[in-house]
Amino acid sequence: MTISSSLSEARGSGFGADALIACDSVVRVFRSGGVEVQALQGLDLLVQEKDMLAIVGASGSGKSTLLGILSGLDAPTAGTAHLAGHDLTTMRGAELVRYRRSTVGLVRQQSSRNLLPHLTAAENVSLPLALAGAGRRERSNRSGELLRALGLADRADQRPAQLSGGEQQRVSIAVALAGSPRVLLADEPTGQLDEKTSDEVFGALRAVNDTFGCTIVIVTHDATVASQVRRTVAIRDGRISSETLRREQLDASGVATLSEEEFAVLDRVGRLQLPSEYREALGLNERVRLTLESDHVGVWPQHDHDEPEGETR
Ligand SMILES: Nc1ncnc2c1ncn2[C@@H]1O[C@H](COP(=O)(O)OP(=O)(O)OP(=O)(O)O)[C@@H](O)[C@H]1O
Repeated sequence: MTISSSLSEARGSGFGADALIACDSVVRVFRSGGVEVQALQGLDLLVQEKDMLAIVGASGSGKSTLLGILSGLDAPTAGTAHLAGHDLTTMRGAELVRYRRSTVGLVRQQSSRNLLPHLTAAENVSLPLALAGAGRRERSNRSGELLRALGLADRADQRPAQLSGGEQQRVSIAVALAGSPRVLLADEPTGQLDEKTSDEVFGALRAVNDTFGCTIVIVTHDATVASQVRRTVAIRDGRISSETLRREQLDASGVATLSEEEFAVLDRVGRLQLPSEYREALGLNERVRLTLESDHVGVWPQHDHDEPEGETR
């Protein structure tokens, strides 16, 4: 078996062709005061239309950097990134303005950065539509529809200070959706909320995903978010390291239960990151032996005179 493979051979030209978001070996390097930080180190990520996923990771792992690139506020240093057909490495000028206005919607952690304090909920939702040139009737219909979908029909005339934290974040979601974006990006949307209110905001995001079919990407520190979304992607050292998928299964009597399973992520050229506890437990360092079995691949520590059990070479 040939372990090494040519990088260019392994990277076909159709990577992510059917995905709404395709990040291919994205690198983002920051340089400040003569110091270089590699915030993203060859990140691959595919997101399909109507998906709802969370990106989790420790502080400094690169989550906000990725969100900055997807929202068009920043661009990769190397690699390629596409969202809804827009090339995020080259987009400039009018295309960038249109992209940020109508292809993506952004919800930030502090609702004070999402909402204008002197406007009512309905006026806040109408504002991006007014800036895009929508007429009064269209603005009123759209803001009414969004506030109803987010369970805020009776709060339309309240100003942010008159709303609870969870209600403010739901209005923020409505504002971000006003321009009917293909993708809603949320940066720690529940970071300042208690658990019960967070559940309420996640419920609102799921409703938006179901009702409008809007693709949603949530960035968060909170690893418990896995119980709120179908797909959770963990980022470590600027790369995707694992994914947790949550599925509904029916038992023999037809009762639905939720199960979660964590997967290691195989990147485009076949690399995968072994969890540090596995490496430490078996002394897997620097070189390992691989064996191809009928239904799995074995990974063995390199001991100079040892052969993997049951194997001859
Ligand atoms: N503008 C910048 N200039 C220099 N370094 C930066 C800049 N932005 C991010 N970094 C560095 O890049 C790395 C990744 O940062 P990033 O903010 O993306 O991580 P994060 O996972 O979002 O962290 P947090 O959860 O704390 O927000 C960190 O080491 C950070 O210090």
